[in-house]
Amino acid sequence: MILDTIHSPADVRQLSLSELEMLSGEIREFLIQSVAQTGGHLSSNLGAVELTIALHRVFDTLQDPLVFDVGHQAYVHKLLTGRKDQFHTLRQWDGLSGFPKPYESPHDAFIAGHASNSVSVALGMARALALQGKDSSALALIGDGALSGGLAYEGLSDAGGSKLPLIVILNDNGMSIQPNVGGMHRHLRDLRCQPSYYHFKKWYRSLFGKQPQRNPLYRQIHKVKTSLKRAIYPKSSLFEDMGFVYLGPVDGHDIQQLTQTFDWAKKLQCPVVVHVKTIKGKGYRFAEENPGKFHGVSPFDPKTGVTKSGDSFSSHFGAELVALAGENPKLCGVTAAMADGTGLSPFEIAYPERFFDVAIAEGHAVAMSAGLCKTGMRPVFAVYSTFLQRGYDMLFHDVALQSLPVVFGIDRAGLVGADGETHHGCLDVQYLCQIPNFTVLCPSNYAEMTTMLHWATSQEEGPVAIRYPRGGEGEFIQDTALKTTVELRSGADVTLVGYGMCVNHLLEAAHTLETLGVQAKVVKLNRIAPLILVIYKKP
Ligand SMILES: Cc1ncc(C[n+]2csc(CCOP(=O)(O)OP(=O)(O)O)c2C)c(N)n1
Ligand SMILES: CC(=O)[C@@H](O)[C@H](O)COP(=O)(O)O
Ligand SMILES: [Mg+2]
Repeated sequence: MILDTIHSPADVRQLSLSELEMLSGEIREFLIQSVAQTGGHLSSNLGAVELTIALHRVFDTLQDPLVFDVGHQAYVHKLLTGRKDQFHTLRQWDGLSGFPKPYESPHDAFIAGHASNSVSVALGMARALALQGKDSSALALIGDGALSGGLAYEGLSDAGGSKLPLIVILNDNGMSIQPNVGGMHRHLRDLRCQPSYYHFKKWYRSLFGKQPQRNPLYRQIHKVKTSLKRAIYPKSSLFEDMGFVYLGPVDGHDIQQLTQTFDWAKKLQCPVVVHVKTIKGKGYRFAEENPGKFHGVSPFDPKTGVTKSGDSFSSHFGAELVALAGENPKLCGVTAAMADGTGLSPFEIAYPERFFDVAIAEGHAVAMSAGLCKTGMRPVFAVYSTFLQRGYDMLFHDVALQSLPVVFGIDRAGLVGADGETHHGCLDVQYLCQIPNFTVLCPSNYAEMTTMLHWATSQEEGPVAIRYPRGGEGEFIQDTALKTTVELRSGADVTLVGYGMCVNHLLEAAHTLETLGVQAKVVKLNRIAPLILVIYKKP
């Protein structure tokens, strides 16, 4: 196998085009078999095989920092940078991370996990490299989904005027986790339709040798061509308007074309956007047919594509929201590109006119929900705890200061497991409980979550967040939700206090303590903000 001979990108650069095409096939087969065992982000990586190979042919990622956006598509990069033998440990404790980690390899320029920051980070790197007198390029690899986040536009706007050798590689597969949405998505679709212009541009540049921009005649003709283009075809790409040279669309599964375009982008020594078209899930039938299912997939049977799936807090939340929306015509469901993960997909089917997928734009989702609420609707924004961090100021400014009764389903609260530290929902307790007027509820099981959701969507007092973890409920399934705090067990020696799924551990601990002769009281908090609780009374 060629893949077995690849220990670093230098090995990739030794291969002929036909060998690289064979390598692409081997990488795909390896990823399918390996992710089938461990679970992981399959579709995006299958789509980025040729793209990653071509990047490593043209750039040296030890000198030219490659910043991944989200980073879920870095598996091929990991394979080409000497980490193949660790793939069986993917996403496990002490194993290979599912995201770029500089501690794993000097080829991983930066951490990633949350979307839309790559252009900003790469621009910072380009500025640092320029200040240090280095002539490397900084690279940002961003998907069309991640491009929907507002932070990406702040980065592009700053970078477009920088004149620095910053290359934004836009991996456009038309998909976020589900099909991409929004105005930028439509703009990209229009750009996608004009490959003939790209081919003309490539041809006419080739007439002036390897570095056409150094040729005064080329520069003169280029000015005339640009004015003509503007006159005949006034619609330019947003990227050109922002100050980038736009190259594309390029076939993202054609190594030769990708290599030539990256070479060209490198020589330009200015801000460039390379627009690459790829197919999410490419080369694995089940993933091409259902890229969303194989976006972040649990272990599966590679022959049939069948995964195991159980019920979860998310699926119960979604089902309950559908039921509530049947009774309450004001209720709206809001997601930031996570309809499947948060269990809101059935809501989209049942009430499409009251369902809003705003793309990867959590801050916008919070402010937009505030607008919905102020104007008489009852929005429920279901969002992963870690991603709501992006909307912190809007929680305070747009929702809490006016005590708007927006409801937040805080999914993936607590540790999430395989995705690791970028995705743990460890901060929402701190950041929600300090916002004035916020009520924060912590169900320990599905029944409590249902009761809390009913209450939250029917009250008018202010914002309510209901936080629940990834996965399903534990042994404690009693519904105590209507009380603020509940004594689950009495005991005079020690008091154990907790909330959410943690009460299962507290009850277990109390039981163990009893066998040691210690009587433990267990107090469960259903509401952690505002917190009015008397645990200790003076005799
Ligand atoms: C701030 C933030 N919100 C949501 C997510 C969840 N998420 C991870 S990947 C993804 C879709 C990204 O789409 P795209 O960038 O086009 O990459 P593709 O998967 O299509 O390769 C989403 C919504 C995230 N990582 N970060
Ligand atoms: C890369 C990313 O941010 C998402 O794909 C995330 O990994 C989904 O997590 P769940 O598997 O918990 O839905
Ligand atoms: Mg995409």
